[in-house]
Amino acid sequence: MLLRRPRTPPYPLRPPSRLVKAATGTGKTLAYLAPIVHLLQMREPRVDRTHGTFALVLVPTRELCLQVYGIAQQLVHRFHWIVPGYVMGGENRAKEKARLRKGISILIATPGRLLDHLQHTASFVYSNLRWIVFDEADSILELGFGKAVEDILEHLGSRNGALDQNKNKGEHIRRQNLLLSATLNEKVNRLAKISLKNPVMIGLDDQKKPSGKSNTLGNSHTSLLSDDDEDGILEKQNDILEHAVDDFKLPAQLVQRYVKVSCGSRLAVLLSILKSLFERQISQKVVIFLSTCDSVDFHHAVLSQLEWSSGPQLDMDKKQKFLSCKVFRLHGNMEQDDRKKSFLGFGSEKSAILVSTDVAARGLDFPKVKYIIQYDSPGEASEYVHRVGRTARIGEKGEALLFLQPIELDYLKDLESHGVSLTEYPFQKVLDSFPVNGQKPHKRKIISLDMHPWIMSLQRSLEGFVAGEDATKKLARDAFCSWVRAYTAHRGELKKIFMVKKLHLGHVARSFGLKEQPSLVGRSHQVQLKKRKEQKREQPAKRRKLPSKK
Ligand SMILES: Nc1ncnc2c1ncn2[C@@H]1O[C@H](COP(=O)(O)OP(=O)(O)OP(=O)(O)O)[C@@H](O)[C@H]1O
Repeated sequence: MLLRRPRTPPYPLRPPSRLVKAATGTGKTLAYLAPIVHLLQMREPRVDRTHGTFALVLVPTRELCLQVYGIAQQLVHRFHWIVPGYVMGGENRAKEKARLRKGISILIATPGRLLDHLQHTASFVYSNLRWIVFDEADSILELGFGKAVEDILEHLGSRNGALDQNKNKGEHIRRQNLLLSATLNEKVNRLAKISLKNPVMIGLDDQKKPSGKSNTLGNSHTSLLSDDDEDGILEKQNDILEHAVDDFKLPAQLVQRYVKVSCGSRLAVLLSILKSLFERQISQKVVIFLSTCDSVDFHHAVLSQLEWSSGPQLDMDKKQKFLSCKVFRLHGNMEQDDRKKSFLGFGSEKSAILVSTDVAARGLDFPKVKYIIQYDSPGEASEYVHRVGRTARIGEKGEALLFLQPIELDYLKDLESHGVSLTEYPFQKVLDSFPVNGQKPHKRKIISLDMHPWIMSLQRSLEGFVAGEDATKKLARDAFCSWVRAYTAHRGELKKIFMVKKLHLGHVARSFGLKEQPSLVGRSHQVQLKKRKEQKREQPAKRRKLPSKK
């Protein structure tokens, strides 16, 4: 039901909160930061550091925190009296406390660290807080920050109930909350219900709007933030999200494909595709998504160190790097300094590969990324959307490639049910373009991928590389174990598609350059298992003995 909000004194009016859904790379950050800066610079009396925080932006990852802070810094450079700042996990608490004591007008934060300061930094002034923005709102909840967010809202007095209490006390709180994501769906209902009252939906399920009005970021006439209550804006009930469609909008210019690869040849195929990409265009920026931190470390080592002889097999002295570009890695187990270096380093390179977990999937705006490779499947369709959204931003071209094993092809149907459809990548063509044993490429008979001379020779090099050093072998083994664990962790309907039972673990090992399948459990655990098995074997005999004991 669509309602018109009447202009209703008595004052204080509460500016409507917003739920904003717009495709990746359409400029949501500026859409909320620019009005905040605009309204703050107009404020009389002038904003002062002693007034504390006016706007709070909550983000799910440290990298996104740095990115939003960078944009805020650029926006306020003419208004020196507005001070942006950030607090986030991994940073020095004492320094953050000192900055909060001085006063931060626009604060960007990750939920855990913000809650920490709300509980322990007495000098943190937030009595003038006017806006709370949840950027990537659905992800904040999915990452398990739900409780932290509830506690934060409680502290800030911004839970719906708390607001009413404050109103009763006669305090004129004119606070506006905003939830944004490219994939807002019913999952944010809990957050919406505790933090928003009569929210205005922007860009949500606009196909369904009876009025036919499209209210997306691009063509909306409704400003994301207002200093006053608005008349004539579309408003719906809080429970609208329960009926919101899970269809996701992707940039129209994004080319989306999948490549069907048998498990054992996955890594050789990944390397071949990367080589072909960088041969086609020397300046490339590629992001590769993997499922675990250990897997990122291993693949980073392979992509940055693997050497190879392009001539005949015995021509080993002519070895050169298989890929000559810079390779960065990013995941949550890295030291904060290394994380920062990778994030800033990949952002500033013209040609490079970033190997990452989903820590890079949300909101990051690396310039000129042309290619996204999802080497490990993302799981939920919403994660697919955010990963591919790192390319084709703000109208630029971009391509995305999803790796699937033949047993996983049903995942395409799952994506299709969310309005995402992919076409097959012509990998055979790429394969035929490579020379084998120094011979020029020519049209070859179609043979199975695993038996293709290029793939076989690349696989031998990989296995040699992994076996070459104990440290690399350990990286491969750890990556293998974590990968299998992650594969078992798919949830809900996806468990029926990504079934660990269907995997051939020997082939999985091959995809980590291992000739043999490592044990999935530690040595001590193995000994315990063996003991238990032996005990089990003995048990029937023991049971049989029991009656005679009586
Ligand atoms: N009006 C504009 N004109 C040109 N470029 C813009 C405009 N607004 C934003 N941009 C640029 O578009 C890019 C994407 O913006 P942003 O990161 O805010 O997208 P987003 O919608 O938040 O994406 P995601 O959903 O992935 O987080 C940024 O590089 C930003 O500088």
